[in-house]
Amino acid sequence: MSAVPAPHDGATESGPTEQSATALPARDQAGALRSEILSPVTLARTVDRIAHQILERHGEDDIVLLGIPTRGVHLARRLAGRLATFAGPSAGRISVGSLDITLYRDDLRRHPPRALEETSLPDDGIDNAVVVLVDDVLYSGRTVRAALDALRDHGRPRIVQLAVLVDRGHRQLPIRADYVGKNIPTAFTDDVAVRMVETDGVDSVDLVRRDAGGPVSGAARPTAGSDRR
Ligand SMILES: O=P(O)(O)OC[C@H]1O[C@H](OP(=O)(O)OP(=O)(O)O)[C@H](O)[C@@H]1O
Ligand SMILES: O=c1cc[nH]c(=O)[nH]1
Repeated sequence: MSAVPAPHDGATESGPTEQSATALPARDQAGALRSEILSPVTLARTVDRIAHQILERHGEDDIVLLGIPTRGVHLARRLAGRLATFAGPSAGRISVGSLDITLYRDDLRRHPPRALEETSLPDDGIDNAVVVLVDDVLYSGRTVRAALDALRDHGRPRIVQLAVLVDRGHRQLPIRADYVGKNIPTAFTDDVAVRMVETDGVDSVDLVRRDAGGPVSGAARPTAGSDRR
């Protein structure tokens, strides 16, 4: 757990190469249509916007950003770096860590065991802190539900908020994000593929449409009881 994170040294700091903002959907090798939702540039801007929004609401509080593995952890680190950059002189302490939710998932009995991830919290804990959970995609809400359960075993924050890069809808639980990078209408059969330099060598968010006979844009009606896993 780092108390004063170094600014992310990737796209946000150095300024990524500007890409076409109008990339057309392309069919991948599996026949799915893949359309770009965020480029490296727009992803970096989105992280910056969320950082500003967090500061607007909690600029003088001590903030603990907890990323949910996998990519939520890297997103939390980037956000922490940008918060540190944008924070004013009266800013509180900004900490960043990670929260493993593996043992709190509600589908443990339906799927093969998953490897445990790292949980890393501030040395002085999370009691009375403003905790912002960070994840890349919000979909059914079950991951966030698990994160809230995991958090309860570590302390009692003053406030818990949620920041996500993408909200793709189709919630199965009464959960919403406080900070949303981008709302993307999706069909159940779609996938929102987030790639980050730290894990994938590139920053991008794509909408992958598998029943690729129809148009790529626009939402499809959800059917009840979807389980992506
Ligand atoms: O709202 P939900 O339906 O729970 O879906 C969102 C979660 O799904 C993905 O994680 P995944 O479990 O695929 O693991 P990963 O982050 O390691 O890719 C994503 O990173 C979110 O954590
Ligand atoms: O489309 C989705 C849904 C959940 N998690 C993802 O990463 N993508």
